Amino acid sequence: MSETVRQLAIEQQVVDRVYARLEVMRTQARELEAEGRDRASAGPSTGLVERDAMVLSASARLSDLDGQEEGLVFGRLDFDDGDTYRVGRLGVRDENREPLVVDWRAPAAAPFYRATPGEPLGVVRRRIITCQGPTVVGVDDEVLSAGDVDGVVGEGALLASLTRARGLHMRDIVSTIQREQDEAIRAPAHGVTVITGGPGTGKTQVALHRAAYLLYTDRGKFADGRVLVVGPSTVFTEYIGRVLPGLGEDSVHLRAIGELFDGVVATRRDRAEVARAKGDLTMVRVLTELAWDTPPNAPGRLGRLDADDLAKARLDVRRRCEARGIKPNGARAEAATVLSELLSGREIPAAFLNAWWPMLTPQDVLPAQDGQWSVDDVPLLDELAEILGEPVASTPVRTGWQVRELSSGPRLADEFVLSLSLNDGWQLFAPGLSTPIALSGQSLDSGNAWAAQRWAAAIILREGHEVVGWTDGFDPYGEEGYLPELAEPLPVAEVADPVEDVYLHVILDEAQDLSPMECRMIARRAAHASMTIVGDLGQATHPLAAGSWPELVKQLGKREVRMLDLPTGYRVPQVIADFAARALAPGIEPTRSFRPGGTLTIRQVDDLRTAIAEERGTIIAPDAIADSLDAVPVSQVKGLEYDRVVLVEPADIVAAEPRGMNRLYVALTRAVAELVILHTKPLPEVLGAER
Ligand SMILES: Nc1ncnc2c1ncn2[C@@H]1O[C@H](COP(=O)(O)OP(=O)(O)OP(=O)(O)O)[C@@H](O)[C@H]1O
Repeated sequence: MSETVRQLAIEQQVVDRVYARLEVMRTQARELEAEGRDRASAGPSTGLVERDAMVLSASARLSDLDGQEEGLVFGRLDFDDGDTYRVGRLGVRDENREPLVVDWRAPAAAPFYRATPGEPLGVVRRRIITCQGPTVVGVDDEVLSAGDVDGVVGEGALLASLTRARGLHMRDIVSTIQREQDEAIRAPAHGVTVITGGPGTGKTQVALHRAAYLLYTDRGKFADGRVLVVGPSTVFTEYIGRVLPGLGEDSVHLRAIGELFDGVVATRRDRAEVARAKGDLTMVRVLTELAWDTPPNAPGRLGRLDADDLAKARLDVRRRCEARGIKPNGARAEAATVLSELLSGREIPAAFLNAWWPMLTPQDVLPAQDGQWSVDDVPLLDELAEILGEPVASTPVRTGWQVRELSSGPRLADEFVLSLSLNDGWQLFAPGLSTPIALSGQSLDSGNAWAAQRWAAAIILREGHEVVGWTDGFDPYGEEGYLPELAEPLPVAEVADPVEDVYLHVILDEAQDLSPMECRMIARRAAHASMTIVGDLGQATHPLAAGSWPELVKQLGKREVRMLDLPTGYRVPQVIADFAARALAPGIEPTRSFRPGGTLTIRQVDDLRTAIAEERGTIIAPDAIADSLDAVPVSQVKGLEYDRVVLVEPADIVAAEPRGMNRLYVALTRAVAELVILHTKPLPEVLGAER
């Protein structure tokens, strides 16, 4: 038996034990679930004890991971003191609570990523175990000490991982995380961590693994969607979306920037000059004006007040409200007061107020153009929500007599009360309402209280309460009435928790591209959050992108920063990276590439369409011609990668926007193996220049 086969068999034994243990945990979880249900139906729930809950959730996650072809166990560490343990996607213990597998996020697993021959941290051998489902298919060892270790096999696991076939989605790198990546993943949660690095240095991978790590280290704090990951586009979030479930994490919110405002999903970007205008902070002022402006279709006359008078009145309402911090959607009462003052105390009809001072949504103020909001509109909608304030429930339209009766303020019933009105017969009030929920009219004899109580009890029963007796009391207007005694006390109305987008950690990918308005939108969601900011200034394409990290961090409303840099590229082969670096903005260090091989071909052609027809791979073209060439628009490829890239007409990419050169740099750094450049026009000068 060869050494490799022997070692594979040893690891297979361990993996088999892990899967067997998993089955036991799953059975336990099913039993616990059933027990939990029994307890709940037997009476007041005592809740599951913490251990039970843990088994349940671990089992649920294990079921998720079952489908993972990469396997649960991927590493092994042998220490100089003879200790050995396995590292995996989740921690699993045997029946005696001894660890079978250590969770990759646990402190004990850190040496798996940190140990080097120079600083072995007590590790004599690191082994990477490759599984397909429950089957071990490969082992790969690295010896970290001078001492003799038995059974060393295999080649560089990182290289193997980099050259493995890729699908449409990003795959996690949990078994081959590199030391500096690990340091970024495990950086403390508090404060702001900025992780920089050139294209393909693993920034996105680090961001996603960091989300999983934070949840592991402080699930109590971050669980239930308290971690938000923001990516540049829906294409991108779809591309990376599978990594987190693969790591056992599903409670992280993953959103494209165009999806941050509830109810709108925007994918289209505006042209650079429009994006520049919409991304600028002066928009706050513009939107404030719009929010207070006369709404379209507002009536132009009220009694003797004409359009001019109404416009002045509107300004007056705004002035008074702004002085007291009242937002437009909370200003209707003030509007009624101002108009009433102008009309010598006259009551302002609700119908007029509804039309003249309607409750506005951001979408009312900023309607979609051509039926579609752009990504650049989203921060504006979000800003408008802030400016307009929550809509205040509009007062229902009341009849004349009710308005008179309520002019000293609506009187609300505290509880159910049955009273007699000369006009309406018996009337039944309900808690919290100013008008009766039922009127008997002449159907009940006004002198027959007993019949009235039976009538009222039937209605109250429909409302979900049983009447067991009646006592004397008063209705909301101080008239004498009868109060029902209910079988159980009335439930206290629960104030619904406002669902707020408040996060405790926000991770921003491709953060170099955020405009000041986008920063404000994120800052609102991150007011109480620590942050991880990930990006590369060399790939900044937004016309208003910040020029430095401290500047961006300031725009996000934060100050202290922990800076970490990832120096090594794992995507782009050196030959392509060197060529791409010609388009790199001055002052930014090119990335050193770890990936071997790669080819670069540049071809001047007569006709793009014919040339493309002869190519295979992913065609990336300037936005203006992408559709006609059936190509991916260059504005959509940020963060993505493809094996073979055919890049079309670089000169047009550069010319299309103010930061066209950065856009070109992004496009040049997408290829994992081959880059072909096709052009009919002369190449941009920097690309042609020999260096
Ligand atoms: N430690 C690693 N082991 C294996 N593969 C890795 C490792 N680090 C990065 N990679 C691979 O390198 C590629 C680039 O990673 P990623 O997309 O995270 O880089 P990035 O810095 O976000 O790039 P960009 O700036 O272009 O968005 C991916 O295919 C990723 O899986």
